[in-house]
Amino acid sequence: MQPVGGVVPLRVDIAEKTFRSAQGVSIKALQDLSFEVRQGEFACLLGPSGCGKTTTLRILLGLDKDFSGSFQLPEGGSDRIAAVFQEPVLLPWRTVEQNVRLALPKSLRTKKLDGLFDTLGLAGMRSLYPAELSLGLARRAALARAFATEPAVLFLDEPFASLDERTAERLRHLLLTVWSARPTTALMVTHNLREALMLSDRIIVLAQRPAHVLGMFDVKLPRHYRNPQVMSDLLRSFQQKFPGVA
Ligand SMILES: Nc1ncnc2c1ncn2[C@@H]1O[C@H](COP(=O)(O)OP(=O)(O)OP(=O)(O)O)[C@@H](O)[C@H]1O
Repeated sequence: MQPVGGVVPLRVDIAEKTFRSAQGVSIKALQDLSFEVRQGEFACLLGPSGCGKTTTLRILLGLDKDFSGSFQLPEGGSDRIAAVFQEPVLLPWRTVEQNVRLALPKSLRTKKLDGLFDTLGLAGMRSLYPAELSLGLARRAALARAFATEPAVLFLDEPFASLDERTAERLRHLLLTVWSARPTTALMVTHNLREALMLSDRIIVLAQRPAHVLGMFDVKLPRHYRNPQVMSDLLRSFQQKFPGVA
């Protein structure tokens, strides 16, 4: 399947991001943070808690413009950008289907969503309201909403945090299934190394705050070969390359 997202990679060159409190205290969150995600590639930003991962995503999503440096989204990324957060942020007074359809641009308003809902195991849940969904189903609805928009770039901020491991694992597989059907340039924040090794083409390893890149770990092996034995080999090579990181 031809990757989407144009020929332009996601390119990040953030010189500095500092938070300043009303009391005048400064926290430097990012410094000289530079990396690229190639078109159609799934990359994870892996780093310790509080190092600046969410801050980076907020900048790339255009939610925080107070930083020095620059970034470039993949071709088409400025109008076709989707995000999945830790909390699914569904409108409680709209059904699952309405929540998904509301996110669609005009050109896709009448789009058939049967395939996507089926793949995500939501076929029978389209008319339910968010309050009727389990945590795992609500996350699936958030994935459906993101993929339905056919984004050129997708940002995910720990979308499986605070789920039990079984549900999280099921969702990782579902995410891979929908992503593989239409490989979209994706950047996912996680501090779960196993999750990063399972999902990524490339892991961008960040240092403690202020975040900067310690190094890259490319996982060239196709995802369907990443069985438990291969995963433990990958884990070992990662730990050799980045001792003490995770
Ligand atoms: N609005 C803010 N005002 C002041 N400091 C902030 C603000 N947002 C984040 N920070 C600080 O910036 C640093 C980076 O925060 P960020 O949320 O980006 O980390 P993170 O790597 O995503 O952490 P986690 O993995 O725990 O979610 C932290 O020290 C945080 O306390």
